[in-house]
Amino acid sequence: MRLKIAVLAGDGIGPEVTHQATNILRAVAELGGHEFTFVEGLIGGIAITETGSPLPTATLDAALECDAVLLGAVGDNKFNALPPDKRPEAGLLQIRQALGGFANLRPSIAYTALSESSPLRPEVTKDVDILFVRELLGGLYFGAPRWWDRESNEAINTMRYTRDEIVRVARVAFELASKRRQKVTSVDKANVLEVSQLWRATVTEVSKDYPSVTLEHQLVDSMAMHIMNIPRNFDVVLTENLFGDILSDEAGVITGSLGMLPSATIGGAVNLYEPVHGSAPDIAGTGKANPLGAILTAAMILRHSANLEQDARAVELAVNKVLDAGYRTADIARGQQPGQTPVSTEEMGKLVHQALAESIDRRQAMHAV
Ligand SMILES: NC(=O)C1=CN([C@@H]2O[C@H](COP(=O)(O)OP(=O)(O)OC[C@H]3O[C@@H](n4cnc5c(N)ncnc54)[C@H](O)[C@@H]3O)[C@@H](O)[C@H]2O)C=CC1
Ligand SMILES: CC(C)CC(=O)C(=O)O
Ligand SMILES: [Mg+2]
Repeated sequence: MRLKIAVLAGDGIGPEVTHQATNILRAVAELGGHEFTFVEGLIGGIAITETGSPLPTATLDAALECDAVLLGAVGDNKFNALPPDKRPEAGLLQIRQALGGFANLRPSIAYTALSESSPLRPEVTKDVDILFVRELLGGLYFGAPRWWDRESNEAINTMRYTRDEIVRVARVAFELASKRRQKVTSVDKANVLEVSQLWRATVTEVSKDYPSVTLEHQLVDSMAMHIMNIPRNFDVVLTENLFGDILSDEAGVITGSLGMLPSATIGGAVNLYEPVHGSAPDIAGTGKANPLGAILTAAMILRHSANLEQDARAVELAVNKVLDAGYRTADIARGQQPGQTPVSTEEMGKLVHQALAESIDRRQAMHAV
């Protein structure tokens, strides 16, 4: 299997966690006899500093020629005073738009070993396996008009969706639900917003093509409560861009940390893979970043861009094994056994690498018999 991956590490902890994710991909390639090549590019604050643009043309051109894009995170406090279109985050929005993926898949799985890492009680997080399907190219992040008039002290952003944009992402959610627990929860604010009324009517219409899948609608405000209260009730959660951004970060509480969450964006010219978290300037450079979200994102590359399901599962099992053995980065160290201390970003990466090598060796030995 050949795969060309653009690696855009970005800012803050982006390079730290991306390094561990690419190490895992290199290991999969080596152990499985695959040929993965990595093309590095600049994005975000580092790209502004080095080229003046948050998404240099060279980066976008390289990304468009690859089979997949692995992105770390963007964002640096030193650019906070800049207008949105000049900030590092603009580079991320531009590349999302250029690659064209509209369905951002954000799995939120509560690992049994981490039941003490979440502030929620273990009986609340037990068996939680939610898949957020977040629309990624519409809504407030992209709608026009958008401006801030500093004279009149007035600002505007626009939440806009067309029926077609809703249909295509809804289909992804229903297809995925039909292979899971047959339930879609669509989240909107249809009691107040016209955009949400269109969203709800369109999702209801699409649901008729999937009679085996149950559809329920929830308003976003009470959904934020339900998801903490009985997260096990949810299978696929379908929602628009901003609501999905917020709810999927909230789900980090169920899994123990935002640092545990991976994502894949599908449906465009090139799939885009990013951990859910940002550049975490508060811990950048300290070795405290949890690389598991990025490593699980690498597993999603294997699944969605390389069709290597067995290897994707091997990476996920390796993560599980390391957690079962009691290893924790600082963010998930709550409830760690007395006497155990948190491991660094690099140590966690090495532990997953070791567990992965052992499981792939075992698989190969079984095939050789
Ligand atoms: N995809 C992207 O590139 C995103 C970028 N951002 C940018 O990141 C910067 C920081 O934003 P925040 O709101 O602080 O969100 P954040 O996700 O960077 O961090 C939120 C909190 O979670 C912790 N955290 C995040 N990832 C972690 C990991 N892997 N291991 C351990 N702890 C982790 C951080 O230390 C922080 O306390 C901003 O500039 C923001 O715009 C935010 C979200 C997504
Ligand atoms: C443009 C980003 C910083 C938005 C975000 O937080 C995300 O996509 O998770
Ligand atoms: Mg976010």
